Amino acid sequence: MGVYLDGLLTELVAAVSVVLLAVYVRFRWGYQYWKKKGVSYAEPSFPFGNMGPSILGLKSYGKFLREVYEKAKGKRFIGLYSILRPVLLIRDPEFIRRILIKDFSSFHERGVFLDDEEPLNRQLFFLPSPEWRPRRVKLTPAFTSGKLKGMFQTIQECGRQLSEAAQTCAGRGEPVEVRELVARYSTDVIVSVGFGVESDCQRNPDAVFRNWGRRVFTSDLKASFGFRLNFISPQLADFFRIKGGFTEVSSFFRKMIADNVEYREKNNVTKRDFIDLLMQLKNKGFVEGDKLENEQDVGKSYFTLEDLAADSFGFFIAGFETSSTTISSSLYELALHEDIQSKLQQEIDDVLNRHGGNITYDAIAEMTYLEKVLAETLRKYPPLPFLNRECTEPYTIPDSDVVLEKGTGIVISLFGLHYDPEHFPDPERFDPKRFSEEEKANRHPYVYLPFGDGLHACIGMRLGLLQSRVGLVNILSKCSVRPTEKTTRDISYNNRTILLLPTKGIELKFVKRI
Ligand code: HEM
Repeated sequence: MGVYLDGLLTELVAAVSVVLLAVYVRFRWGYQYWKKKGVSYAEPSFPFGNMGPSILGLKSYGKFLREVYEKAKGKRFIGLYSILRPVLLIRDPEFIRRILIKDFSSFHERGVFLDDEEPLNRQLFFLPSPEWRPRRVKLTPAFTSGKLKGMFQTIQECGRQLSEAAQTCAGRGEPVEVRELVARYSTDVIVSVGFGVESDCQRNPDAVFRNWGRRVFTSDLKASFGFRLNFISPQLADFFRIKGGFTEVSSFFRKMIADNVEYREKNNVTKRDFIDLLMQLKNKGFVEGDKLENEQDVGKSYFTLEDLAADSFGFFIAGFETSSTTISSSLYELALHEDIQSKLQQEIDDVLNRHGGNITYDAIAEMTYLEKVLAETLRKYPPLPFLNRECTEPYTIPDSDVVLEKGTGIVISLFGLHYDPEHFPDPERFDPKRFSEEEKANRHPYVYLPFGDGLHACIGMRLGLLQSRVGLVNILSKCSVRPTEKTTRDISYNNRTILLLPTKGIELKFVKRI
């Protein structure tokens, strides 16, 4: 018996060793890919290629890509491996322009994994091309400036509450954690313009939407691991089918949206919000006022209730954290730069005086220095610090002999580009003047891309900017913002999230203006 077991054990050890050796040889061979193509590459290591620290949550993916970008100084692109998948990080702005715009047809996939067992994942950001294209065409009219203007009063009401909250903090003379304060405001905005529901997060910090919002982005280890994999290694995410983080919140949102739609349909309720526009897509196949209204075949692609739920949930997750981080990062920089803050407040005061003291859509549109402050904030703190694409057909890189194969991953490090001293001298300095017309004209346009570009560019850009402007104007017209002894001078980033989110809160204090 003993001899029999010994023999079995030896065979087992031999079999496992052969499998491990075969896997190792396969990886060694795979890691020759970029070398064989004559492309410079960052040295990979078994088994994660170059992505080990980011996959394991030891380094933020945005920061990792920025480091690769910086080390590859002087190169147009550099090869990486995500596990075994070849990925090319592009540094050259002209090549970036080609990928996003001119040669989009060879890079039309985002190349992130969609776990289609989860209905809420079937939203614009994650959809593969054949479904993404018609969906994008249908959704675009929901984001015109006319539609946003119609939502302005709802946004401004949330802004008024933010101003009151800031004044209350100023009155108490206590420091405040601005990331949380602003997250409640942007949740109120996105929930009211998205779902037509008052989320009441500013009055009630434990309101249900704020709790769900926190859970989407600070989910447990397994869910955040799955979400990272969707971006960093879509193949592995597909192979293991690890849930990407939304499953827990799914039933709440789907039920809330279904109840909301049922109520509106039964009671003939119309509102100026996204659910209303998405309901038009569900019931008529087009958004009123869109040119599709007059086309014969619009009825062929009506939205289902599931599409409607997925996209409105998508707007929630894409909309609240990005804008919230933008506002809190602006406040942080303004607190550290009193001169810039005073100049901005002067502009706000002048414009509001011309508009009878009222914060209106037209008044905000006149604030050009505010626009520069936000642009500089998004340079230093791009909430989504990289863009993904996937090569969808063999493609010869311009001015080279390198042919990219279908399936090659493409990454563009916004964090790297935005901090490249060749494009932005003294990049750590916060300086809105960088966005003067003269300075912009002296720069390649594809070195600054906080909202991406091309057909996959952020559909919610106008809304994101509008809610950030409204938030800042409401605070800064009544209060100034100052650092405290505890205000960090060195922001560190959460290693487990794909968005560029600070690890800790940002403590500041408000002072009432007289
Ligand atoms: C300051 C705020 C925001 C920033 C910085 C931001 C940034 C981005 C970036 C970088 C992308 C990828 C673009 C590309 O790949 O070329 C993106 C895509 C997207 N964003 Fe935003 N975003 C913001 C606000 C919003 C808001 C408010 C919404 C919706 C209400 C939204 C919805 C989306 C959607 C649906 C996509 C996918 C578009 C597609 O693939 O067709 N975003 N965003």
